[in-house]
Amino acid sequence: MTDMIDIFTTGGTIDKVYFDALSEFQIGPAAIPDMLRENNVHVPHRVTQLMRKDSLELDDADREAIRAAVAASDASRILVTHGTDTMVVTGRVLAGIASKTIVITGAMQPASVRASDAEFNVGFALAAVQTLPPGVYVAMNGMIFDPEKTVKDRAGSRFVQEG
Ligand SMILES: NC(=O)C[C@H](N)C(=O)O
Repeated sequence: MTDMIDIFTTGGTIDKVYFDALSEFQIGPAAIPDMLRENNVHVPHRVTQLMRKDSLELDDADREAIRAAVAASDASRILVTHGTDTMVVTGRVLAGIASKTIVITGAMQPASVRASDAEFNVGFALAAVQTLPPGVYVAMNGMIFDPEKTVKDRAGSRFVQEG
């Protein structure tokens, strides 16, 4: 239960912050370090920001870079924060990395806004990564999904298991 958790951040809405002068949201520094500190989380972990991209902009090379970072980690428990639109695609690319529990999470609303699901999802994913057996999982909105059989339901702001 006290294994080191390697956390990789890739961007997505969870890390978006509002730039008033630009009247738009852009991806800022990873939200997770402040979140864990403010919530008094003392689970051994380290955070690496791999990229700052909306997941709609991630290409094959980005996904290979995420896979390489996860595969190279000496930790057996890996948490990836990621945009929701393509987290199942990245989940499929991460399949087959042996002996690691890999949990991907994100948020429908930026961690920087009040009515965000970010803290709930990160807390849930942190529990999932410490308890699930090796494999790749999407942990969102209180549910664990198999990326191979899951789609994002945009209209419903949720993930849905297929089949
Ligand atoms: N909620 C989100 O994260 C959606 C965003 N377009 C992304 O996939 O990066």
